[in-house]
Amino acid sequence: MRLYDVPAPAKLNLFLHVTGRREDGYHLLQTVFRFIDLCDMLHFERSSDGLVVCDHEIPGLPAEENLIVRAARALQQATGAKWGARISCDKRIPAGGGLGGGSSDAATTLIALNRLWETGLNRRQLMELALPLGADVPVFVYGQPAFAEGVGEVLTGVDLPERAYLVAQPAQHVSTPHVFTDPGLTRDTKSIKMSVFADWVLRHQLQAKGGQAKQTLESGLNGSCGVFFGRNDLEPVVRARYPVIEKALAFLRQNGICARMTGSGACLFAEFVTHEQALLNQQKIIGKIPYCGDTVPVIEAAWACHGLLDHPLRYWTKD
Ligand SMILES: C[C@@](CO)(OP(=O)(O)O)[C@H](O)COP(=O)(O)OP(=O)(O)OC[C@H]1O[C@@H](n2ccc(N)nc2=O)[C@H](O)[C@@H]1O
Ligand SMILES: Nc1ncnc2c1ncn2[C@@H]1O[C@H](COP(=O)(O)OP(=O)(O)O)[C@@H](O)[C@H]1O
Repeated sequence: MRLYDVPAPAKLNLFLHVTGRREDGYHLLQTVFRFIDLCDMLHFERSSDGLVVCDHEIPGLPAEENLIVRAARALQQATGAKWGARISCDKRIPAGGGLGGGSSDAATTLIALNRLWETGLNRRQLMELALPLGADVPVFVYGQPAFAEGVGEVLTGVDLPERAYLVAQPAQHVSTPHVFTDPGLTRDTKSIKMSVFADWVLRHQLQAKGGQAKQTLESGLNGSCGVFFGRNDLEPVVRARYPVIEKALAFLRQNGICARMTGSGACLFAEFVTHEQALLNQQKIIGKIPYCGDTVPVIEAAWACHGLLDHPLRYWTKD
């Protein structure tokens, strides 16, 4: 029994507000998660020896700590499953980029092995297994774009319009714990009701339909919607700590692309009404990217992506 080409999509945080801090040091957030079609691809083969083996290596990380392995073991432990699995992963989402690649791999592993091992857990049960693996893992099991609160685990589905994104990866690794412990981090952004975000989306959708946000390349605005809801409270901290990210944002701005950081960075994104606009802007910046030092371009890679209306595995799990 095997499952091949099982996708694990990346996420964007359309905004991210830090509203408080828990006793254990974790931060209370409000954010909206949107899945995009930049995906890792996982392959699973069921084995009868009970062993979990994964060929995906992350430099500096022991194999046992790979989130794919941890997710498979968590499912085995919770269900008493006697099966094992050989797992491989075609990695496309840059690790530690604020795109949730590791978290998404973990969620896809839980969902796929729940099917392959016939362990029959429902969505709520899989989400309970997901949270200890990381604050970002439950939303990928939840399966819909979501307004998230708590540390990211209190989820409410949101309707998002069809949009496309230019996603850029600056040549900078950012440590999530360092960002959250930075003394300069704003931790008291006022909580909002989800309806405030939903109303904002509706208003901007109507404007886009009316042509106001649907600018063309010729108009000089490059089609970038150029407006974001709220802010990413982690972004000022990261920009202050890492000049490469400041430089990457400035380069995009000079090219008419209004970008924001996702999660704790380092990846940046700009929203467009059509995929064609995202693609044209991707082509426009390639070849012009400035260098930091002599040899390293400030942006290592850029993708034109579709925003997904649902997680591709949403209906693999029963509610
Ligand atoms: C910031 C966000 C926003 O979506 O995404 P990323 O940039 O990592 O993708 C997430 O909250 C990250 O989630 P995740 O990457 O799963 O974080 P975890 O492994 O649980 O935590 C990594 C570290 O970040 C800090 N952390 C994380 C989440 C949170 N709400 N408060 C925190 O203070 C803690 O120091 C923790 O030790
Ligand atoms: N399968 C995996 N893919 C990517 N990163 C992983 C994986 N397993 C563990 N990790 C660790 O988790 C960290 C966060 O990864 P990831 O979820 O991709 O980024 P982020 O949390 O910034 O969105 C990485 O720096 C890496 O050390």
